[in-house]
Amino acid sequence: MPHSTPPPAIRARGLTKRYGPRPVVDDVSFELPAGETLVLLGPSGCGKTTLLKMLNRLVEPDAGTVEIHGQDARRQPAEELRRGMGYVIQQVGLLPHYSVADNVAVVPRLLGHAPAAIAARTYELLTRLHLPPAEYAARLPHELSGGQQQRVGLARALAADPPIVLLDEPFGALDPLVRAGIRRDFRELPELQGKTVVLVTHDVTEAFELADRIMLLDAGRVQQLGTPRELLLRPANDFVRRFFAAERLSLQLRTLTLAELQPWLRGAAPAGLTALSAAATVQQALEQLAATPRAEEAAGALMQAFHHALHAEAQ
Ligand SMILES: Nc1ncnc2c1ncn2[C@@H]1O[C@H](COP(=O)(O)OP(=O)(O)OP(=O)(O)O)[C@@H](O)[C@H]1O
Repeated sequence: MPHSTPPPAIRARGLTKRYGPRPVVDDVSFELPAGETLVLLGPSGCGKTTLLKMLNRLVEPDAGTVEIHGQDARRQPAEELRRGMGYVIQQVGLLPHYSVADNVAVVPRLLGHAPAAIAARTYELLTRLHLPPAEYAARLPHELSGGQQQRVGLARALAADPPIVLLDEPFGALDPLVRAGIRRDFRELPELQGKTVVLVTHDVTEAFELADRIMLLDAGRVQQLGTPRELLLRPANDFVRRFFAAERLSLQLRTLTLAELQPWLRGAAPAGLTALSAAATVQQALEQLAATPRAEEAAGALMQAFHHALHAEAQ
């Protein structure tokens, strides 16, 4: 039986916004299938936040359209549209006189969810985000650290189980260690599985860890839209190449998998490598190899295969 493919979760066409003579977002189009994570990446002031806010109509475009699950975003009242999209703003934006639990419950209450269901969901989310409710539910935002406030912001965005989640620098203003920890929790959060996510960051490592696809912007224009691997291995222009130059090797190590090195590892499989999962990245393999006997020899063979793979990819 023929059946039509569902529309993408988000479709943006020709989005443009001006605050002065020059557009800060300039003719941006993309389609994001349901369940994918798109990261908006680029230098400060390149228009990431403005683009994100046009998706939930916190900013109205000067030109272009947004469709959410096939529906023109302008046809719905903005408030209604926003309730269907979780949103974490850059400055967290918790209500200062509401407890942690009440902050998390804001949207489900607006939507008229049953109090018992709201309480259960709040409890579950806080627990998962390492904020044990017995200790944290009754606290006020100023009684939390910056990282804890960001976790509450994330719980609030997910509380009503929206199919789309928009996140603006959700791990910003944290030191790198805390940031990496929150990011790990975030990636593994069951509440996020299957959701369509648009995330703004200027952190290249973060983008590579979280994105299915990355949109790299400069001065409001899309420089390249593709998988992390495409941006890294097939940069569309000099801007893209330069943007990743400083971190190229570490990004390549994180991006290539052992499975992809197989043609070059054959016949010379270093000791210990066979025990590693084929899905592991070269970076993960190197970390695990460090603890094995003959680690140096194994790492050498692995790096050789890695360079061959990169060379072949670039051909
Ligand atoms: N309401 C506004 N009025 C005037 N100019 C604005 C407004 N909002 C944003 N801009 C300007 O538009 C440009 C893009 O801003 P935007 O916040 O979208 O960039 P960004 O890439 O998210 O930056 P950052 O990474 O620093 O948060 C900047 O030059 C900014 O100064």
